[in-house]
Amino acid sequence: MAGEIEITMQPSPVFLIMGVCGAGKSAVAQALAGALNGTFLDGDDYHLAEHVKDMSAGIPLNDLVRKDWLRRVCRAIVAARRERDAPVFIACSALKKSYRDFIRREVGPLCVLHLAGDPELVRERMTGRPDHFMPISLIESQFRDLEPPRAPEEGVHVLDISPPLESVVHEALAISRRVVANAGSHPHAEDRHSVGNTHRP
Ligand SMILES: Nc1ncnc2c1ncn2[C@@H]1O[C@H](COP(=O)(O)OP(=O)(O)OP(=O)(O)O)[C@@H](O)[C@H]1O
Ligand SMILES: O=C(O)[C@H](O)[C@@H](O)[C@H](O)[C@H](O)CO
Repeated sequence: MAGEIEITMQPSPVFLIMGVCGAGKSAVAQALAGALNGTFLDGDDYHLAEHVKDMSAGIPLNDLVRKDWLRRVCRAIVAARRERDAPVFIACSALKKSYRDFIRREVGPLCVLHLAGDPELVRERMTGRPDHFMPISLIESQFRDLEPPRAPEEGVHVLDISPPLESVVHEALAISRRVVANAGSHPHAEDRHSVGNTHRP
């Protein structure tokens, strides 16, 4: 019936914690999800075994492989939001702008937290976690591929990773809390033929 209003709540926000290997994406995303009762997803869980094998052998992923991987990552984000109405924190390198735009097309707007540091620091951090599949030899190609997000790209925040993890998380938390509060306070009212709350990815 014309004139009825459907209140469509904003879907819960998606935080893309991005950056090169060893920048601290998993550690930060996990801490944020824990503090904000969100869902933590690790992009590394969606690589095919053969590509993990390639990376372990020092072979960087190409655009085609990454596109396929990002498709799986996006499916996981959509599924997580369906399962639980809570912010999603995805740790995912998303090095190029086209990769981030692909994710936006699939899941909607993102709050991007770029964990930024220099290759020397990243090397140091990676040396401190020897059991990970990603070899130090791939740092160079990660920086080569990195297109740091900057205006006019939307929803971008850059965090310096040189302070201790607690400080980086503290700063990321302040940003995330604002985004979560903002998302919760802006329901859309749309002209629809039914009344109800819809939570849609
Ligand atoms: N700010 C920090 N200060 C000190 N150590 C940190 C900091 N951030 C992360 N680390 C440590 O650095 C290492 C790399 O972090 P983490 O595995 O979270 O990075 P990542 O970006 O998820 O890496 P990858 O994408 O390669 O899986 C870990 O041992 C982590 O505990
Ligand atoms: O985009 C890429 O090149 C890869 O996905 C890597 O960045 C890994 O996922 C990861 O960061 C492992 O260290």
